[in-house]
Amino acid sequence: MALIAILPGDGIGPEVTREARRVLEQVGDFDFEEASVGGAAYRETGHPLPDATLALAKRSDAVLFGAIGDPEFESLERSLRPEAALLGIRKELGLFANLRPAKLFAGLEEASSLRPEIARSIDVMIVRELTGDVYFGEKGQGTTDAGLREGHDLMRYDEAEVARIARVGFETAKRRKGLLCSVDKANVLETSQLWRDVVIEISAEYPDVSLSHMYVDNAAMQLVRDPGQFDVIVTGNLFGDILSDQASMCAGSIGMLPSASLAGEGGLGMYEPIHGSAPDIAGQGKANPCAAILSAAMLLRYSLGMTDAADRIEAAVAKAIADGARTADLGGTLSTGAMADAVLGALA
Ligand SMILES: NC(=O)c1ccc[n+]([C@@H]2O[C@H](COP(=O)([O-])OP(=O)(O)OC[C@H]3O[C@@H](n4cnc5c(N)ncnc54)[C@H](O)[C@@H]3O)[C@@H](O)[C@H]2O)c1
Ligand SMILES: CC(C)[C@H](C(=O)O)[C@@H](O)C(=O)O
Ligand SMILES: [Mg+2]
Repeated sequence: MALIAILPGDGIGPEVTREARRVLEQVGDFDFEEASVGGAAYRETGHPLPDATLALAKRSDAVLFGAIGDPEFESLERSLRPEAALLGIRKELGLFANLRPAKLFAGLEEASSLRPEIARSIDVMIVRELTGDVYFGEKGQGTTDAGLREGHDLMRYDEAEVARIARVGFETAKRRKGLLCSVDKANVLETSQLWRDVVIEISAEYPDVSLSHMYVDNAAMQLVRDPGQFDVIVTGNLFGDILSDQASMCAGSIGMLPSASLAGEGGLGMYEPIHGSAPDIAGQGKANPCAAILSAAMLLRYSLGMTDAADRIEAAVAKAIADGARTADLGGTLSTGAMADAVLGALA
């Protein structure tokens, strides 16, 4: 039986993974094991990513991750903060490819920040590089010769890192409409010039995919002007982080966007909503569980090959929303549990 590791984390993380687990239990038989991560783990063990948690993730068939982040630990040394656990687990598992689909579920036009006819056109897969870039470059703070405090984070990619994420972008586009937009800042950054050069080289392997390039500032603007022009976006770690939060509001709410973090085709993956621990609503039963439930569907699809079950969950979310189920972020009044009940009730 497949082993699913659940790492609930902090804030609303446990609230939404609880509901995603209920949905998984409804569509199959799985072994579940839970372990703490982030601030919760720091509280228990003095470290945000305990060895036992990492070991569980490594021996599982797939990981369902909630969210990490706790205002109480913001002033800790960086390696002890909750965020270090998330970056650490991505790096340790080699999860370099992060797929973040943003599409509008029918009925959520009013929740989107865009006008309804524009909102309806969004159906984009953001392929975000996840283990490189300024996140993992040398960083620090110091003092300049003039005695001023300074801080630095090195933005760096090598050609192998760019080539492998570019291939994921091309493969993803091949399975969709065949349009790949590579987003960079090649007019200013050397990392982006390398990125663009390598993406162009790799494009020779994919004659059926139409490749375009866009600067990230323009991409941010185009995403709200005309999101329907995008099929697949491939971009670096930092740009992908920002653009995916932006895309979520085009699709109605950050509480609707799932993600898959993969080490390549098939195999161990980690699945998580793109949102964080949402300290402002944690513990109030207000969190939208759909991003976590849709992440569970991605888990079934990408790591366990359970395509039918994944389709059923996605259809159930669509039906619940079409029937009017809404948490507060979508303009409704349902609690986290009641929203999941609506999805469970819609499961065919
Ligand atoms: N993958 C992750 O675990 C992850 C992602 C982003 C941020 N974080 C961490 O989370 C903490 C809070 O960060 P933040 O406030 O910038 O981002 P956030 O995503 O936690 O919250 C941003 C806003 O969106 C709302 N929101 C988020 N998820 C929601 C949901 N499911 N339903 C309804 N509303 C939702 C929140 O209430 C908040 O107003 C920080 O410590 C940050 O580092 C973690
Ligand atoms: C919490 C943070 C490290 C993380 C990221 O930037 O990757 C989050 O914003 C995300 O999108 O998963
Ligand atoms: Mg983010």
